[in-house]
Amino acid sequence: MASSRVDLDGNPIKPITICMIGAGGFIGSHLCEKLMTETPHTVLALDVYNDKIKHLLEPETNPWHGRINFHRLNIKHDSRLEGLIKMADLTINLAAICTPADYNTRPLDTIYSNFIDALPVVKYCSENNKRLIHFSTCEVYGKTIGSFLPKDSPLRKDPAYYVLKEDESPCIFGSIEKQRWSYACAKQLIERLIYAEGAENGLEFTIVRPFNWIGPRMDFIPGIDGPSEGVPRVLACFSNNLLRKEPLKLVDGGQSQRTFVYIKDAIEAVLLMIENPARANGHIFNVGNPNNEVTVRQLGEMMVKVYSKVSGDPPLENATVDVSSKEFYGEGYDDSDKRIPDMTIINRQLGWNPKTSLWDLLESTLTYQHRTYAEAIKKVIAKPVAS
Ligand SMILES: NC(=O)c1ccc[n+]([C@@H]2O[C@H](COP(=O)([O-])OP(=O)(O)OC[C@H]3O[C@@H](n4cnc5c(N)ncnc54)[C@H](O)[C@@H]3O)[C@@H](O)[C@H]2O)c1
Ligand SMILES: O=c1ccn([C@@H]2O[C@H](COP(=O)(O)OP(=O)(O)O[C@H]3OC[C@@H](O)[C@H](O)[C@H]3O)[C@@H](O)[C@H]2O)c(=O)[nH]1
Repeated sequence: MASSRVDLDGNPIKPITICMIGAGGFIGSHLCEKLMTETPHTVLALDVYNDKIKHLLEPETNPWHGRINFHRLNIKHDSRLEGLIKMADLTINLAAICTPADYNTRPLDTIYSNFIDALPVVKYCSENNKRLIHFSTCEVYGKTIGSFLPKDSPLRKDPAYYVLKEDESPCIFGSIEKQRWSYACAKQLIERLIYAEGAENGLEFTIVRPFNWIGPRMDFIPGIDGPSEGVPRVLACFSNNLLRKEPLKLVDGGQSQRTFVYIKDAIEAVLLMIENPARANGHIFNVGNPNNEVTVRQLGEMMVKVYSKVSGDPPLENATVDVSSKEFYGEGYDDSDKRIPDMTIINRQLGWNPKTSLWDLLESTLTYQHRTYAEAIKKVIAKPVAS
C-alpha cells in the first residue's frame, strides 16, 4: 500500500525524513497524524510541548512506532537544531507565536518568534542544501484595497479589490502604533528573506499562507488546558463560551470577514507539497476555502446552532454580545477586514481544492470540543469559588 504510492506525475514516492519544527501544535499534530497513518515517511518532531501528539508517540504498539521521534527543544537556544536539520531531507517550520491577543500585548516576543527565531532554520537549510517548507500566514496581505474605498462604492463588490493573490496583491498594514501588525510584518520579512535565499543561493523552498485553518486540537480552552486569562483564536474563544453557556463576544460588532477551511482538507494540500517538490519548490501558496466566507457574527450564530445540535442543549438566548476591540485585545489592535484566497496557483501546481463546508467542519469540530471538554467544564463550574 504505502510503498506503491505515486506523485502527481506518476513517479513512485520514496520515503523521506522530515524535520518538523512546531510539530506539537495544532497544524503539526494533524500533519504528523497524516504522515504516520498514510505515508511511509519518518518525522523528527521538534517542539517544547508534545501533548497534542502523545497519541502518536505512545504506545509502542502503534504501527508507525519508530517513524516518529520527539525532540523536546526550544529553537531559540538549542545547538541540536542544525544536526536535526542535517539528518532530514526536508524541514517544515511551523513554530510561531500566532494568536492575535499576543501581537499587540507581546510585540517583541511576536517579532522574535516569527522572524529572529526562524532565521537559523533558513540559514541551516540554505547552507546544507536542504528543502524548506515555511509556514507564513494570510495576514501578510493585511487589509484589502477595497477597505479604503468609500463604504457605498460599487467597486467594493469587484473581486479585483479584495481577492488575495500571491503574486499580485500588495501587503497593506496599519501604522506602527497598531502593533497588531507586528506578526504580519515579521512573517512578511521572513518570506522575503526565504525568497531571496532562493534567488541568490538556490534554496529550495515553499511558502504556505494558511487562511484560517480550523478543527479539533486548535489552541486551548481557557482554565481547562490553557491559562484562565488566555485569549486563543476565535474558534476556541467561541467554543469556550458555548461550553460555559456564556454569550459569544463579538469584537467591534463581528463585522470582519474570514474564510474558514477544515484542517483535514488543508493537510491534504501540505502533503501534496511534501510529495511533489518539483511542483511546489519556489512557490508561495494560499491555502484556504474561498467558498466558506462569513462575517465573525455569522460564524458565531452558526456555531450556536451547531453546538445545540451536537450537545442536545437548546441554543442560548441572547447568544452574542458586542465588545470593543480595546476592551477585548487592548491598545494597538487592528483587524483584517476580509480574506478571500485566490486558488489559481495551488490549483495549477497541485490540483488541490478544499471540500468541506463550514457547517460540516463546525459539526465535526464542535462534536470533538463537546466530547473533550464538556465534563471538565461542568466540574470547574460546580467548584465553589474560594472566598
Ligand atoms: N492555524 C491557522 O489557521 C494558521 C493561519 C495562518 C498561519 N499559521 C501559521 O502556521 C504555523 C502553525 O500554526 P498553528 O495553528 O499550528 O499554531 P500552534 O501555536 O498550535 O503551533 C505552533 C507550535 O510551535 C511551537 N513553538 C513555538 N515556538 C517554538 C520554539 N521557539 N521552539 C520550539 N517550538 C516552538 C509551539 O509550542 C506550538 O506547538 C504558524 O507558523 C502560524 O503562524 C496558522
Ligand atoms: O472571542 C472572539 C475572538 C475573536 N474575534 C474576532 O474574530 C476574528 C478572527 O480572529 P482569530 O483570533 O481567529 O484570528 P485572525 O483571523 O484575526 O488572525 C489569525 O489569522 C491567521 C493566522 O496567521 C493567525 O492564526 C491569526 O493571526 C477577528 O476579527 C477577531 O476580532 C471575536 O469577535 N471574538
